[in-house]
Amino acid sequence: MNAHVATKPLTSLDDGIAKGDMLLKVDNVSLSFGGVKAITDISLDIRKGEIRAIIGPNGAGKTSMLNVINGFYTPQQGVITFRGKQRRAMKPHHAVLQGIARTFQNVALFKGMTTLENIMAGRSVHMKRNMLWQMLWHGPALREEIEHREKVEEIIDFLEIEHIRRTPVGKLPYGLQKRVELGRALAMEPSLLLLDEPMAGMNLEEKEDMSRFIIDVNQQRGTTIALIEHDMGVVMDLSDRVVVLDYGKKIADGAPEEVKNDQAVIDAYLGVAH
Ligand SMILES: Nc1ncnc2c1ncn2[C@@H]1O[C@H](COP(=O)(O)OP(=O)(O)OP(=O)(O)O)[C@@H](O)[C@H]1O
Repeated sequence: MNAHVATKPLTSLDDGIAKGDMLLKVDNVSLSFGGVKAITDISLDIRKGEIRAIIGPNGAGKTSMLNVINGFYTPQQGVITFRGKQRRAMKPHHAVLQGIARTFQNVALFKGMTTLENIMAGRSVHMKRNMLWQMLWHGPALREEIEHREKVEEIIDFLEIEHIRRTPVGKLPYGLQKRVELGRALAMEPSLLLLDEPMAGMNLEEKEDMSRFIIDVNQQRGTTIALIEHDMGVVMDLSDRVVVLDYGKKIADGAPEEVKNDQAVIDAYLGVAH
């Protein structure tokens, strides 16, 4: 624990939604790229406070679904309801402002910037003042800067990455880059955190660490999490509910145990012909 940081309770955006109630709903969404149907008529929901996994074989439509949820893609059909507001199209930065943050399959950090700077960049969404204002009103600007720094220090502390705070992230091993990316997403204080293959390319120990952080984020901050993951052991351990996609369609949805024993899911993973 950093002695110079005032310890504050970890927080996530207060979205006014009670635990277990609907946070996000996807209704009859379809998305195509030319002739390729990435998603066909999928409906699913994400409840406040849960860890929701989206799984399926390669090309099933998982990343496309995350991209629809965070506004990166606009589906040709269907609507998304987040915190009670319905929409089809939305810009990704509006998603961030409304409390949706995400990490990417291939780490998307500023490689030449340090860990600290990358996580600080995640705070920009909460910065109220522009540069001119900061130059004119040094005192209040400094107070705001200190508040943001405290949040960032709290995240660094939480993710146990003090030792790499000044290291340019491009020089870090992949597992630590993934952790910094999680830190940047947490700095946005999202109510819904989307993680695209958070364990990809990690060894067993790194996976165990990441699993622990994901559970802690969920339990201590109350952050709702939707994740895509290929490691079935991790999915079964972490998730409250699992939705399974195959060839752009939803083939199963339920508790990990139910989904694991579902014949359609077993067939999809074994590559049984359609
Ligand atoms: N930008 C795009 N342009 C064209 N086709 C795309 C695009 N994005 C996805 N697709 C296609 O849509 C389908 C679903 O892809 P998607 O990446 O969502 O699957 P996925 O389940 O995330 O796969 P993986 O596990 O391999 O990452 C695939 O056939 C893919 O080739």
